[in-house]
This record gives sequence, C-alpha cells and structure tokens, in this order.
Amino acid sequence: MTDTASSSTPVLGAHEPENGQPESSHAEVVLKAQQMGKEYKLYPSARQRLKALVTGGAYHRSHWALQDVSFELQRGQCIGVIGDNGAGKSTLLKLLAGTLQPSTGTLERVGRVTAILELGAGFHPDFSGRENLYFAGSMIGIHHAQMAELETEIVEFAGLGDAMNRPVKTYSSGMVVRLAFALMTAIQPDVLIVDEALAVGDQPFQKKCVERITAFKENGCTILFCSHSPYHIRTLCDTAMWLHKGKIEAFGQTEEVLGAYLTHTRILLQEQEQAAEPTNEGATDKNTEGNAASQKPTPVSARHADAAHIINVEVSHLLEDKEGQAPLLNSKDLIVTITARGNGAECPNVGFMIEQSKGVGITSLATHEDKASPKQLEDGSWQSILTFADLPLHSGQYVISAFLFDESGLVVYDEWLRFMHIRFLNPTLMPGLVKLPHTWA
Ligand SMILES: Nc1ncnc2c1ncn2[C@@H]1O[C@H](COP(=O)(O)OP(=O)(O)OP(=O)(O)O)[C@@H](O)[C@H]1O
Repeated sequence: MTDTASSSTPVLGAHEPENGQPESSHAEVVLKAQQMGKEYKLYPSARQRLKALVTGGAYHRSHWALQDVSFELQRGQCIGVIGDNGAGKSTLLKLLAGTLQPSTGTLERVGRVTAILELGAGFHPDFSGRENLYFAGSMIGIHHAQMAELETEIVEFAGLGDAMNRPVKTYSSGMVVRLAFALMTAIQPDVLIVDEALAVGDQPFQKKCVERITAFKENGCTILFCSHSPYHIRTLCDTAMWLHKGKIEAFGQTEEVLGAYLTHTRILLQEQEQAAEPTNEGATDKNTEGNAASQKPTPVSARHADAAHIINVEVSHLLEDKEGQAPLLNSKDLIVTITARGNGAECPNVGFMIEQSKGVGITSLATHEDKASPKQLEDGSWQSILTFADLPLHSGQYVISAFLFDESGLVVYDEWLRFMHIRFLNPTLMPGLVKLPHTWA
C-alpha cells in the first residue's frame, strides 16, 4: 500500500511553532482539527503509479483512512484515542504530529509538538544509543550543546547501562522504546503524541513513563495517547476519542467513551462467537431469530397477530439504532410504559422481564407480585409505568419482554417475548452482569 500524500515519514518528530505563532500559556486551544480527512491512494502496481505520475491520470483506488474529523484540544488535556484495528488512530496521530498532511480540512497547532510514533525508526541502526541521542536529537531540534546538557538525564531515564554504547540494531524492541521515550520526553513539549509506545516496555518502565506523562500533564502539556489498553487510557486520560472506520464515533469523558467502546467490542466478540458456533437458537425461541430486524422495536400488530391485549410497550430515552445495532438507552433510568386492554372491566396485571441478550435471566417483575395494579385510562385501557432508577446493570446488551396476566396473576393473556433488544452503558466499568445492593464494612 502506498501513500502519495506523504513523502518519507520521519517517525520521531518534534515541531516548532507553526505560522510563526508564539508559544502562549494563555492560548487554551492547542490543537484544532476541522473536517480533516486523509485519503490513501492505492495503485494496483508500481507501473500504474508511475503512469499516474507521468500522465497525471487517475489510476488509483481511494481509501479514506479518516473522514470529516473535527475536534479541539485544550492545554493540559490528556486524550486517549481508541478504536478497532484499522480505525485510523495511527493516521490521525501522524496528521497531528505533522508527519502526514491531511487530504481535506485543516489543522491548527500551537507550540512545540513532540510525537513518539513508530518507535526507533528515527534512529540510525549502526550508531550506538549514545550517538543516536545526538543524531535523532538533531532531527527534533535539540542541538549538540543542548544534548550534552541533557545526555546524563536521558541515559539515566532510559536505564540501558553499557548498552548505550552498542549499535541500536542490536537492541530489543523494549530497549528501543526506552531510548526513544527518554529522548523524546527530555524536553517537555506543548503537545505530546504517543502511539502505543507503552505497550512495548516492561512494567517498571511503563510506570516511569506514566509518571513522566502525568507530570507533563500537571505542567500544562496536552497529551494524545493511543492505546489498546483500557487500563492506560483510564489511568492517564481525562478525555477519550473513539475512532470507528475513520470517523469520530464518540468524544468526551473517558469513562463514558471507553464504556461505549468496550460495549461495542463485547458485542463484536459475541457476534463472532455466535457466527463461529453452529446455532439451534431458532428452535428454542421463535421470537428471536438472531437477525438485526428482529432486534428492532416493532408495533404489536406486526409482532403478534393474535396479541389483542397488550396495546403498547414503550421504553423511554432510547437512541436510534446505528448500523443494525440495538438502540442505546440514553439514561441511567430504565422507564417502561406498558399499556394493555383487560377482559371487560377486569383490572389485569402486567409483568416485565429483563434478560441478558444471550437469554440469561436477570429480573422478572409483575404488578400482582408487587401489589401495584395498573391505572385505568380514559379510553378504558390499563397502564403501568415501571421505573428502574439508576439501573444497576453493567454495560452490555439486554433483551426485554412484557406480559399481561389476568386479575389473579395466574392466567397469561398475552406476551411480548424478547421483543426488544437494548444496549446500556454504565459509566462505571466493572466485570459482571449486575450491581447487587450491597454494603461495605
Ligand atoms: N500508507 C498507507 N497506505 C494505504 N493505506 C493505509 C496506509 N496506512 C494505513 N492505511 C489504511 O488506513 C486505515 C487506517 O489505518 P491506521 O493504521 O491509521 O489504523 P489504526 O487504527 O492505527 O490501526 P491499528 O490499531 O491496527 O494500528 C487502514 O485501513 C489501513 O489499512
């Protein structure tokens, strides 16, 4: 694959203020992207690429790694960038670092931007670690005299001992990370961009890096941090950006965005597992055929031709479906309004059940059990509004059912079995299914 928009890509990069803009501690916004996009041009062969260069013709296929990305970063913010493989994270970081140019849109940056991207690629493999400090340092604007002052501190942080005098090509990837991180963070930048660097180092070194990043942040440095590790994102970042297929899917408080992303990954995993398993679910549950259409709320008439009694079940605060996903409950409270018709003047009872999407039951409730009869409406129908305040479920996908019983609660008149799938995001991320009432002593 080729990128015609970029020339050779310096991967350890630090950039001085652009447009002659002075570094200012008053400027709150340090990075501003507007409708930024990145197109990679893919040529079927080197010959086609050459032909395109010579003739100016279009012999490529476009691949938009990023599209319509707009956001602002403020001084002192620490942003975690998350997303599936190929979502566009590295491309975004390279654009922000200035090692790639956007194909569309604009990017404004203030101050010194330092990026730790593909580690070690800025080092000369035949030079020793120590020589590389001067070599790679000069490429990021640290001149010889300044490096002589910084050298001791960098060598100490890297903790490579005598290996500093060996050629970098003999280093393990962990050793390269140590050297690169120590060098790139020797001078605090205004914006620090880190792409997965911490995933390579060992635990004690990761801790040192986290401490340095935290200290930078406290000193007002803006940090962009791409990682597949929810732990690191949560520890370091106050804000998170979820990139999905080259677009911003969510941007906001870390817990919320991470929660949404983890739910997405769990659902993906579940779908992959289901696709891998031979399924006989259809035999056990005729109402959930496992396709996206069966997960959408459907009017009763379409659902059960013979369901004469339950007129409507409405769940409040549901966000619209996205790409065939179950709708998302956009509230901490689950509020369900069940409207039903009884038998003549009889006051019926209604029931409600929540299950995990795979059919693991969580709770079943009924008005006759709770001694909470439905209220009669003017048109003669009956209505119950069920509220689960501060829903104690963990993030995940759930399926709900509604039932209509007779006055005694013994006869089932009608049922909407697993008629609606919903997703719920609990901002607190904990493993498990439900947060049980509890006390600590
Ligand atoms: N130089 C390139 N030429 C063509 N396509 C590219 C190039 N670099 C990346 N891509 C494509 O752009 C998309 C985004 O890639 P990118 O590396 O930014 O994703 P990512 O989110 O960092 O993925 P990962 O988590 O796997 O590192 C992918 O489809 C990738 O195949």
